[in-house]
Amino acid sequence: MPVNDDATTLTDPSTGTDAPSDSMPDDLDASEALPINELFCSLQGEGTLVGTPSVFVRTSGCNLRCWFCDSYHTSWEPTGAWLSVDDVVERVAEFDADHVVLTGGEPLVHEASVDLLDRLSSKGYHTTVETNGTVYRDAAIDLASVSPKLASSTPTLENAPEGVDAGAWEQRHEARRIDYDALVGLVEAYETQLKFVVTGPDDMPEIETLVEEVRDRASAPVPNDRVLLMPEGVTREQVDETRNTVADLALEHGYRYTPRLHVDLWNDAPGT
Ligand SMILES: C[S@@+](CC[C@H](N)C(=O)[O-])C[C@H]1O[C@@H](n2cnc3c(N)ncnc32)[C@H](O)[C@@H]1O
Ligand SMILES: Nc1nc2[nH]cc(C(=O)O)c2c(=O)[nH]1
Ligand code: SF4
Ligand SMILES: [Mg+2]
Repeated sequence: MPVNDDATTLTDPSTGTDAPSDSMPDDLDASEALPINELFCSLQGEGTLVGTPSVFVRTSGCNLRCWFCDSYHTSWEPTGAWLSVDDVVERVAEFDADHVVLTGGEPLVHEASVDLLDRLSSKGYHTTVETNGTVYRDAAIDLASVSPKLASSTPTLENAPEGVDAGAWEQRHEARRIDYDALVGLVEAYETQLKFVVTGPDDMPEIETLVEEVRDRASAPVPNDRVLLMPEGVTREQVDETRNTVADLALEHGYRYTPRLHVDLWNDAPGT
């Protein structure tokens, strides 16, 4: 059941890093409430835990603007309803699953994500955080599913969704998309998978350089089976176009391939 029945559009602040405090109800505090775009149960569709029944908590608001973002209503047009951490925990418990995936938008821009993860962890849930790797937080994270954004993600006037202000975001996205301190912090603190969205062979030199740089800087190892290549594509038809190229690239480079199982199964249906 979607949680955003009474969803409101959260005005994007000039920094674009978060949903604004002025749309948060007065009785809530930024450390104990989250703008929630959707909350649903599905199979984990991506990464090393693919196929695992999981509750997905999708926060609204992002500090980046990938042109291909499959969650447009958390980034380009952030939409959601503010829920207290207590209410989110209650909604999660309505489903029969012991894995929770906190995603977005960018969940780690929100201070209250730390409290939510803490609460879920103490109730015994396994927690995965889907993050773009630009924000480090000390939190109860069992799997950091980090998806660093490549140059091919940067929005331009040509590739951005219709009607958005791509010009305002091109340089901001480019300046923010890689933060090695945050990436290394995540890799050192948590069990991590690096999950790259691959648009084609031209992405590979950047992936190799980034992986080597993280290996050089981090004290924790980053084995090849923790480097995942995922085909770009929001719809079944789009993933059909990229899947085999990306699988061949994974084989060639010794990295792991991850499907987009939810897209294969349910295409781009909301709440899946
Ligand atoms: C919507 S993002 C939210 C979490 C975080 N902001 C991030 O980007 O990692 C969830 C996952 O979907 C991936 N993703 C978004 N759009 C995609 C697309 N068009 N094709 C493939 N993966 C996509 C992201 O890279 C990330 O792994
Ligand atoms: N089934 C399913 N698996 C997913 N894994 C990561 C997702 C995300 O949007 O972060 C996602 C999603 O949206 N649906
Ligand atoms: S970082 Fe994640 S949520 Fe933000 S625009 Fe990119 S894919 Fe979408
Ligand atoms: Mg998704």
